[in-house]
Amino acid sequence: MTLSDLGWNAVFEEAFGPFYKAGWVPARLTRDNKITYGALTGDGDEYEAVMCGKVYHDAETDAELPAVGDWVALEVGGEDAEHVIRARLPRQTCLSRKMAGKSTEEQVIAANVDVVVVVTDAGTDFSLRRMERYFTIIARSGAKAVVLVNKSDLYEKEDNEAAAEEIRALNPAADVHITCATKKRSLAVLRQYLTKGRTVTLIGSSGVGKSSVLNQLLGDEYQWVDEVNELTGKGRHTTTARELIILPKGGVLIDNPGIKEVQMWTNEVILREGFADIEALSLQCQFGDCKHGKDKGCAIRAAMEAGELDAGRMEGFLKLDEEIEKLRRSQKKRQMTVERRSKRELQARVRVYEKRRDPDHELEPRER
Ligand SMILES: Nc1nc2c(ncn2[C@@H]2O[C@H](COP(=O)(O)OP(=O)(O)OP(=O)(O)O)[C@@H](O)[C@H]2O)c(=O)[nH]1
Ligand SMILES: [Zn+2]
Repeated sequence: MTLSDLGWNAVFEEAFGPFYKAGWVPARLTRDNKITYGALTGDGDEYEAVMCGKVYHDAETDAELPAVGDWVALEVGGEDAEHVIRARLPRQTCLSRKMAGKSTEEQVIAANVDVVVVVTDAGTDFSLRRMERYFTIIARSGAKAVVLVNKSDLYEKEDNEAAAEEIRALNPAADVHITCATKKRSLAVLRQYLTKGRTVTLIGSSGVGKSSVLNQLLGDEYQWVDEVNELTGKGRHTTTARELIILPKGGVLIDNPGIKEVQMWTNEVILREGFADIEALSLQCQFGDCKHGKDKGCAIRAAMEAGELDAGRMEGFLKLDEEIEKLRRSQKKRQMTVERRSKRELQARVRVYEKRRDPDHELEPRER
C-alpha cells in the first residue's frame, strides 16, 4: 500500500511540507472513537492515535476537529508512548450536515470525499424533493454527485429511464446510472469512480440497496478477512469498526453512522419544508409563544377562518414535531436491528475463523 492508494495527492504533499521536518508522518483517519482515532499510514499500518492539545484548541468549532477521512500529521510513539495527531491538513471536500435548530452548527460526516453516490429507485423511493436535498448537501461538500436508479429489475425500462431523466434535469452535473445491485455486472459503471485513491461514499434511504452495492464492491472474501482481523485484533486494540476501507480493486470507501444520519435528517427537513408556508404565517402571530389554538391575534387561525388555509394541513402542522419524533424513533429502531444483525453475523464469522485456524477442531474427542 502507498499513500496515493489512500488518496494522497500533490496538494496534501505541499501542505505537509513543514511537518516532515518534525519527523511526523502523513496518516488518514479511518475511525473516530471519540477519544482516540484510527490513523492509517502509507505502509498500511493502523495506529490508535490521540489528538494533541493544540489541534483541539485551534479548532474554533467542532467541525474543525479531525474527522474520518481527514489527513493528519501523525507522531508515531515509541514503546509505551502514545501516537499523537499533531495537525490536520486542510480539507479538499467536506461532507457535513447542519444540526437542526442550531443552523450554524455543522457536523462533519466525512472529510475528503471525492464522490457521493446516492442510491434510489424508480418506484417507492423516488422523490425529486429528497434528491434535491441530497444534491444540496453534496454541492456544499464539494464532491461529485453520482446517482444510481437501482432495482432496475423491479420496474419497467421506461420507468427507470424516466426517473433517471428527471434526476438529470434536476442536476445536469450529476452522473445518473440505472443499476441492479443484485447483479454484479450491472455495477461495473461504478468502477470509473473507484480509481486509485479516489474516496467514495454511499447515501440513500433505508432499503434502496446501499449494502448490496457495498458488498458487491468489497467482494465476499475481502469483507470476511477484514472483519475477522478487526475482531481478533492482532495487537490493534480496535474498539470500533473501521469506517474507511481500501477497496480490493482500488478506491477508498467511507461508510459510517453519520451517513445514516444524513438520510434521517433529509427526511426531517422535507417534512418541515412541506409546512414552510404555515411556519411563515406563524411569525405573524401576535405572541411569540402562540399555540395557534384560542390565542389572541393568531395569524394561522385567522388564515383558516378566511378560508386560506386547509384545516387538514393545519392539523398536520400542529403534529409536525410529533411526526418528526416518530420518524426518528422508527429510524433508530431500524438502525438498532441492523446493528444487532451485523453483530450476529460477525460472531458467526469468528466461529468459522476459529475452526479454520484449528483444522482438527471437528476431530477432537468431546470431553464428557
Ligand atoms: N430486486 C432487487 N432487489 C435489490 C436490489 N438491490 C437491493 N435489493 C434488495 O433490497 C433489500 C434491501 O437492500 P439493502 O442493500 O439491504 O438496502 P440498504 O440501502 O443497505 O438498506 P439499509 O441498510 O436499511 O440502509 C435486500 O433484500 C436486497 O437484496 C436490486 O437491484 N434489485
Ligand atoms: Zn398562532
